[in-house]
Amino acid sequence: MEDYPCDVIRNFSIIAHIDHGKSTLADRLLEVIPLFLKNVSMTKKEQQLTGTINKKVSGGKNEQVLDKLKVERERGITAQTARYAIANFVHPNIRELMFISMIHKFNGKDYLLNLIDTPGHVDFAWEVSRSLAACQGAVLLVDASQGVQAQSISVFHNAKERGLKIIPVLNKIDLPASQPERIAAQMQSTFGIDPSEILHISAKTGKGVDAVLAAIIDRIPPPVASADSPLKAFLFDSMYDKYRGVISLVSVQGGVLRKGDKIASCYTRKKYEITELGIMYPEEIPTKSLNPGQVGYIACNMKQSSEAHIGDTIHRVGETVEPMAGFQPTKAMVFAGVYPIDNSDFPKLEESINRLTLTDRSVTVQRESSSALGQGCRLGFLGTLHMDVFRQRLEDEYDANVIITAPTVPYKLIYKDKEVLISNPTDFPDVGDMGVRVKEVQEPVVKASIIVPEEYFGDMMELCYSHRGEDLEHRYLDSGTTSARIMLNCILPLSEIVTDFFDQLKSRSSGFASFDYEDAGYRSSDLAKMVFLLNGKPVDALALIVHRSAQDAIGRQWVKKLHKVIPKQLFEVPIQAAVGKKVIARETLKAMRADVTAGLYGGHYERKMKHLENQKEGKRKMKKMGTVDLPQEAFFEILSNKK
Ligand SMILES: Nc1nc2c(ncn2[C@@H]2O[C@H](COP(=O)(O)OP(=O)(O)OP(=O)(O)O)[C@@H](O)[C@H]2O)c(=O)[nH]1
Repeated sequence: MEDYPCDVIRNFSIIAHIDHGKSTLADRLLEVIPLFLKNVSMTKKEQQLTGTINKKVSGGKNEQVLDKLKVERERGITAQTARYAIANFVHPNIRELMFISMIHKFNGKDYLLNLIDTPGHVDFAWEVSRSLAACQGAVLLVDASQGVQAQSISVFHNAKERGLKIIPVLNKIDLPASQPERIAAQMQSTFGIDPSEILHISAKTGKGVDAVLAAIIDRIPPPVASADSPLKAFLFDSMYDKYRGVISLVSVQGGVLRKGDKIASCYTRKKYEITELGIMYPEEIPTKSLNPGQVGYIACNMKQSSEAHIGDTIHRVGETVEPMAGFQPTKAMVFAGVYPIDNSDFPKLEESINRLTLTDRSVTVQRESSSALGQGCRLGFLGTLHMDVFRQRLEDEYDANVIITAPTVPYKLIYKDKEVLISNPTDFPDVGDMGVRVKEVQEPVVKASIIVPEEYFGDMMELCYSHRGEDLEHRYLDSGTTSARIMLNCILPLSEIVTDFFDQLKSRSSGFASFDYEDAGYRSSDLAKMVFLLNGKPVDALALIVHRSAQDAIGRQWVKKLHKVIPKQLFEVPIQAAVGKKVIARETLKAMRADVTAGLYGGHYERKMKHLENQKEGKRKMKKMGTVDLPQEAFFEILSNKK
């Protein structure tokens, strides 16, 4: 690593709206990594792009990585697709590898380029800022056919605020629908970018990608760090390895990190010894040192993920350094209860959740119990996509069969002498307490921006108003052209966008609208707890917090839904929605008719036994709601939020 002093290092990320080609461009850039190409048959174009194969990576090192690749192959990824798999590593949902180093020869000199991942989705905005903290520049990718979208703007501002050098790039110029000149003008009016600075590329065909590499080297400043100053490393991410414990990703701001170094955390004051360190090339490659300006991973026998505090400053034991400004900790904004289908599975579920949170620290976990669903956990997520990803991982990796309650946001209750945040509807005060014990209820709101072609503007306004949008304002992104784009900003309650907002946004704009939001604090709101009663008994797992203006409509809609999915019982079951003592909607589930299948089995003993077995299995999967039996499918359907 001594061969790569600060002046040949570039730390950068690619920032873009979803689907503008971040992974494809990362993939193209990664083709400069020689070790993969050695074993992979290259197209002529690829050979041209990567004509600068680095001699340093040969022999031992090369084999080591190829060894790892064999593992990949055993897992079913071929060498050819391995390259594409790497690009997938920089995908937000597979958040195990946060950066990749590559070596590129430019003007006769070897450069160490570190591509640091920034997740694309709004849920992960916090992670975008922490990744950007380790960079000096960013490639801002905009789709030349779609133009500037909501997230292009938020990621641009995020990078700008951190003082990063931005390389504007128009992608997908190979598409017939691309309008590079028009979109360049849009970038000029939105970001104040000089069109002559914008690179025109196709990440798909590779056209112009070499110019991106050149611009990364040319325009992004190298990190500023000195080998002589005391050791100072910025911890920007961590992952968990079964054998080595916590692996932290660090960016060295000063001094040199070596194996065997005794280090300490400014945040926890705990001390460690470095057992291994290295770079991601693209898999972990141990090195002797990490020099100033470099980013790399360190293993130091850290046992608990919580010890790796994101934004922490690492220093050498015995030296004192000024800690760097860290980050605000993640805030869970969407909560849901997770319960096993079978109550006896709770310990297994809890263990799976705990294991998963080792790799995804932004999830918060708290035990809770429900009279309807038994023992479970209340999990907090950064957003609904985050929740879906976590649920998917829980189901895929741990084979967990779970029931997830409807998502809710954290509400703030203002008492005379204290403020309390609640994340479970059952904890919400009754209507009678409002204005008496509880002075005020506040809900989280967000500043939303929607970018949409002019013709859908009316629909979008309506969508915002129907979701309690306030302070609507709009402006044109490009004027005087046909189908101009409009940016609409408004304040929306977070609870309104955790349910069906995205789906409606997409369908009402024929998929043309893009959406982004940022935290805008709390606002006072007229909210109430709605409970559902089956046969007169409230079902706690179904409780909801609703805005008073919408309570009647929501009550009716849910009662109808429950009526549709709950199977008939032996007796008549009233299904009611109530706010406080007032019932606002009701349906009646008629009683089942007498069992007409009795005696159908005739003398077939085996068939009868089989039927009884099936019934037993069915019973096991039933959830008892007071006196009403609810099959698990009904529960899924109720909570899946589909109308
Ligand atoms: N025609 C064309 N298609 C492209 C180009 N670059 C990317 N695409 C396609 O655009 C789609 C999205 O590309 P991705 O690279 O997955 O986009 P992304 O920004 O990484 O998306 P997320 O990971 O979801 O944020 C894919 O179908 C790509 O094949 C390009 O230069 N030309």
